[in-house]
Amino acid sequence: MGYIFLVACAAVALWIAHGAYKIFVYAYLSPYRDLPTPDQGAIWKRLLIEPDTSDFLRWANEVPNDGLIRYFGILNDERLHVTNTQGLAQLLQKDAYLYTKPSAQGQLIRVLAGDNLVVDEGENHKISDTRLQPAFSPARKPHWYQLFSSAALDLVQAIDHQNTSLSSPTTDTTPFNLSRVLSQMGLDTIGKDCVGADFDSLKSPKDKNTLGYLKLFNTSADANLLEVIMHLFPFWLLEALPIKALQYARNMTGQVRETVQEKAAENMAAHDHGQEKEDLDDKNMVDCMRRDLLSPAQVVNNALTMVTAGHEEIGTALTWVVYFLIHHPEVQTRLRNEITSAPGDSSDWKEQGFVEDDFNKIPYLRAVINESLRLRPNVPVIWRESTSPTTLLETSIPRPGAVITASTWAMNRNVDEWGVDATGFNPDRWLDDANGGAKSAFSFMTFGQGPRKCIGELYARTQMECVLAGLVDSFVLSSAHKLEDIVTSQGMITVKVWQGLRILARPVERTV
Ligand code: HEM
Repeated sequence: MGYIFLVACAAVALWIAHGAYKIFVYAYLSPYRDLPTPDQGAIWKRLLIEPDTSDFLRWANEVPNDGLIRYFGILNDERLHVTNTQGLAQLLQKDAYLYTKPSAQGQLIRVLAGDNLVVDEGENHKISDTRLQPAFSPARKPHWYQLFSSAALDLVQAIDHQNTSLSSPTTDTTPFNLSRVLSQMGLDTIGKDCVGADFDSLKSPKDKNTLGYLKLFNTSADANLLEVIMHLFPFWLLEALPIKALQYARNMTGQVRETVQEKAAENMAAHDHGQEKEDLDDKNMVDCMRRDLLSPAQVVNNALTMVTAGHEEIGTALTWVVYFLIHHPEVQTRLRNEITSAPGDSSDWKEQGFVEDDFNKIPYLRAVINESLRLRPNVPVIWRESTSPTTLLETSIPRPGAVITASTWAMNRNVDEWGVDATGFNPDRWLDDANGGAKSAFSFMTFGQGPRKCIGELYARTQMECVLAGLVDSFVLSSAHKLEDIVTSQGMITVKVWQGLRILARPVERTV
């Protein structure tokens, strides 16, 4: 007993000594001590608070630097932060495979989807990427326009239904949580496109399986805490502890995983029996993956990853576009006018569906989407960890394990890249210039860059076009909150409207 007590005391003493060294001494001995370092205030702040997007933006503007600064994250963890496009090009493109995603980043993703493209590294990543790319090929666009037009119609009908069933006698609309409805629509759509499964969550929103799954992605204090905990502790320890939120995440994902697994198995069995679908329009993502070169587990894990990203990212990104439209009613009116007066048949979309050419005639729609994606990148920070000694922007990184961050939020608002109105919402900047007037491809960071750039960008943009056109063509959107009460929630992984965006959708009156 006495011996165990002594060992425990020694372990605690060592832990305290290590903590004290890390807090009071290490900063002065670190190989990065000569890099510009922002003033982060009192020591307790560095221990308890993870810097967020507003800190990165302030530092980029206020701390003189040559593209790299050093700062301290929660528990005084030392990090390097890239602030210019040259640094981003080196980190994410030229030397992309010298870095991995920090293991903490991958933990939550593994809980939700197992090993998959997001957490594959090095050669494994290159191989998986090539095998999954066909599922996101531009050749699938005609099929996507059909699928997303019908998603837009389902959404409009769900909102109409909500308005007529819930509205009070004095008003013709009822406030509803748009973020929730958009995630339901996103889940139904990606379910169909990925594995041919209809989750039907828009029409049956009370189904326990999908409801619980969708709730996993809501903003809440618990979810934010879980993100921080997962960042701090090794996964094996978290697995061993009865952490409720983690068990809930695993259970709820398990139910959606079963559907994905079952449908993927049906697809694979049909393929094994020579029933390969001839027509590209009939193929779903799983049919398009190079299944002959992927194990069944890889197919299922990646399909589940696409289902997760496909509903969560799109729901969040579309929520932000509507957020800007309710803050800028003049932009909303102009967008509606441009949609209704566009030459061609886009006004028939409810019968015919949208085709790509409809959107070539509404450049303002793409401009609004781009501007919203610029100012509210879903993923506010990109995280990497060095794997071997290297050099970044002439700074030597002598050891593996250096954590490096890049803020998509700050780069997308960088005055040197975007001009003096960098923080303002100005869709017009995209009308004359496909790059929005920015100087470099690395100025727009919403989908990342380099070989790990978002594989779903085209899918996301195509769906956003159809759904936004359908929504704005059908409803005048306004906020159910006071505008100043809408809160931006910044987790370590995503930026969302806290508790979802509650809006009013008044049907557009048309004079015949
Ligand atoms: C507006 C919507 C979206 C945004 C803003 C977004 C953003 C991002 C970003 C910033 C990354 C790079 C992260 C990094 O470098 O660490 C990424 C990667 C990824 N995204 Fe998206 N995404 C969106 C939609 C989607 C969709 C719809 C899918 C799938 C259906 C998807 C699947 C993925 C996957 C699998 C990766 C990992 C790629 C790799 O590591 O090679 N995303 N996304």
